[in-house]
Amino acid sequence: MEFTPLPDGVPVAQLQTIDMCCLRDGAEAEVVRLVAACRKDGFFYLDIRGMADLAPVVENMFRLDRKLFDLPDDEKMKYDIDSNVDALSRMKLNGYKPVGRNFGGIQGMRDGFESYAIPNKGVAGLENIDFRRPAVVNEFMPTLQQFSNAVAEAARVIFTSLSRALRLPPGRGFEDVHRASEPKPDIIRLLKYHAQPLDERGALHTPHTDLGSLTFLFASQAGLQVLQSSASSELDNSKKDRQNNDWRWVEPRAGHIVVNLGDGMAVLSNGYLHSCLHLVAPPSGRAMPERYSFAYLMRAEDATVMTGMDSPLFPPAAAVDRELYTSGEWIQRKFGMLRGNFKKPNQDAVLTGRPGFRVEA
Ligand SMILES: O=C(O)CCC(=O)C(=O)O
Ligand SMILES: [Fe+2]
Repeated sequence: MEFTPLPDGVPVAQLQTIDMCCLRDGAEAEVVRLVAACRKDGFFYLDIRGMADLAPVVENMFRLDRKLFDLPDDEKMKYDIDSNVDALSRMKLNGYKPVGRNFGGIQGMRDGFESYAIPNKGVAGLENIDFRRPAVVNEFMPTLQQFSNAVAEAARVIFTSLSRALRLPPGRGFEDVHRASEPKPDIIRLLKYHAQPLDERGALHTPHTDLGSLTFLFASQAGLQVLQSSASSELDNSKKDRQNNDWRWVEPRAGHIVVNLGDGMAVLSNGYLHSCLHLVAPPSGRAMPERYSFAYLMRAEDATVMTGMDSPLFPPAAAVDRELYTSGEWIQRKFGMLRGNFKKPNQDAVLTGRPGFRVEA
């Protein structure tokens, strides 16, 4: 897989690099930098070069990504994620989304990417479920299973490191609401961004935060931008606003996973940990090339009550009349917003996890 460099002159996101093997071995300095990255940026590189057996799995996942989107449109549409033919597609855990169905920054306020969701619980055989899928997914099933296992291990290491550093009680850590042995609503998401002519501008993937807990993202091409605070010491996430932030480019790096925290981690820590806004858009003055990426979206177990966990470091829950909801309910709500045909009041707040934030402007 060739990794393309960032276009010249664009502002580059300065992100921490956390070594997966050092973190797994409990290296204290690694844990300290992990916590700092999760508080300040909500994004970091996970260096997986020490895990040699993972490289061929990642290569094969890129192959699956291309082969799946190379299928004829009418074949992909047989697996329409909004067909609601079974529980998995109703929960938006399985199937194909064509270009333009989501809210986005392309003419007419549509998105500019195809995506295909594969339910992890089907891949990992956690429930007695089968899921509808094209033959190419079967062909890559061993790869998907290896990928799922590797991400589960990386997530376990990240969650246990964070729980220990943030002094969560034993048995009530982040890892205890993200158990690999339980059928969580995790998806493996394949994405294909369509090339855009130079005169057609706009974000192909609208500014958003991820709704789940951790996203493990793989892309060999530029396009991803994150909203980073220009004040390097700023750690009060409740005070973060658009004025003091700049969009910066995430450099694709071989042998590294781009990991980001979703709203789930912000909510489970009462805002102590940061869920960062990000988007995919063409570089200024250049046309957007075709771009492939894939991600593992890890979410809390359905029954998890989405409120701050028991750490002496987390601020108290906001006094605003925040209703309590479970992880399963929150996921449904955010999908409803993304699929809306026109913008509804307060949609930006749900898309971005920030009250008062406006996506356009
Ligand atoms: O394709 C990318 O680089 C970003 C994908 C993303 O943000 C998402 O799937 O939530
Ligand atoms: Fe995202």
